[in-house]
Amino acid sequence: MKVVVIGASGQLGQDIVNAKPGLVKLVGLTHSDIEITDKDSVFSVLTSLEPDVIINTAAFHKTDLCEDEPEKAFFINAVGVKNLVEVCKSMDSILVHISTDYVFDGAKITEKEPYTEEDLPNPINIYGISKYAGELIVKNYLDKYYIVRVASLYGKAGASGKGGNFVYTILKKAKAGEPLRVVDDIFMSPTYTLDAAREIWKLILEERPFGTYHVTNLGYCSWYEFAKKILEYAGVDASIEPVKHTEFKTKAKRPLWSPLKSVKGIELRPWEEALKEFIGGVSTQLWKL
Ligand SMILES: NC(=O)C1=CN([C@@H]2O[C@H](COP(=O)(O)OP(=O)(O)OC[C@H]3O[C@@H](n4cnc5c(N)ncnc54)[C@H](OP(=O)(O)O)[C@@H]3O)[C@@H](O)[C@H]2O)C=CC1
Ligand SMILES: Cc1cn([C@H]2C[C@H](O)[C@@H](COP(=O)(O)OP(=O)(O)O[C@H]3O[C@@H](C)C(=O)[C@@H](O)[C@H]3O)O2)c(=O)[nH]c1=O
Repeated sequence: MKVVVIGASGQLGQDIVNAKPGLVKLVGLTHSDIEITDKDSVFSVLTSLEPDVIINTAAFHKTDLCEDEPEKAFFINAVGVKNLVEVCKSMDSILVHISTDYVFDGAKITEKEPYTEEDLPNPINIYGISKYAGELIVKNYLDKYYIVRVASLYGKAGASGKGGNFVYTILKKAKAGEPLRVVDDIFMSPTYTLDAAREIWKLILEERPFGTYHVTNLGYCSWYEFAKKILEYAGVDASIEPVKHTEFKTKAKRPLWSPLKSVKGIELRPWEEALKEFIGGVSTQLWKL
């Protein structure tokens, strides 16, 4: 089986490459190899490779910046995806497209139940809206696809498009002695990219039915609880002030509740276990942060 990973030098892309199963022939493409918003680039690069499966991790996902640059958000997160859909159709390839918990509006906070694949998206910021547009293009134009919703990712590489990840940001701030103020009224499912990557390979190799899947570590917490655990596992002694989202002003509105779970048999280990292993694995390089 030949698989192409788009965004191979990104945070999730690197772990998809690292978790590659033995029998798979993998070609990793970086942004300098392919521009997904350019149809000619998409067709010339991908038709020459003729992959059975294309995994798209590329996105414009600086949540606040997307509010100021909606054209760019839609160009990459929707038009770029349309180009990939067209090339997949032309080669009869499977598209694995990475999406986000931010397609939901957070209204399920009243039930305190995670969102499942059966819940209807209703995004409330430009990033989420553009990602949902990408999902709809995949779902409504293509038959052979997996839409994989992940959330609050952290991995060794850090997100190139976001300038790191929340884990590194918190540790950096703590080590620099900066005051830490973190929202305690926004809840999500923090997810380790290596765990998500392994599950993505399983979906493909086990030939699970095409469709949408939620792939996150088990459980959920507030960003404040997440930050507390990050410091605890890293052995960093710093205090954090819990604040309400109304006191931590951001350009983009965030869903106050976006924990995910799967009703399609996907179950990853609990987020605390994954975080502990991640921090243990990168602890030797933490001093460089
Ligand atoms: N990070 C997170 O917390 C979350 C991310 N997601 C989704 O997961 C996916 C992966 O995120 P993550 O790995 O963290 O992100 P990264 O920014 O680390 O990876 C994305 C990669 O895609 C490349 N890329 C960006 N734009 C283009 C383009 N137009 N054409 C080709 N390549 C491009 C980037 O290259 P370069 O940097 O050189 O431009 C980068 O290597 C995204 O789809 C995102 O929406 C979902 C939930 C949470
Ligand atoms: C850095 C920081 C953030 N926060 C808050 C702001 C926000 O509500 C939350 C996380 O902030 P970030 O800017 O790291 O992440 P944000 O852009 O909100 O995160 C999202 O990224 C996109 C790509 C996704 O798809 C989502 O799954 C999600 O992970 O924590 C604090 O309260 N204190 C802080 O010091």
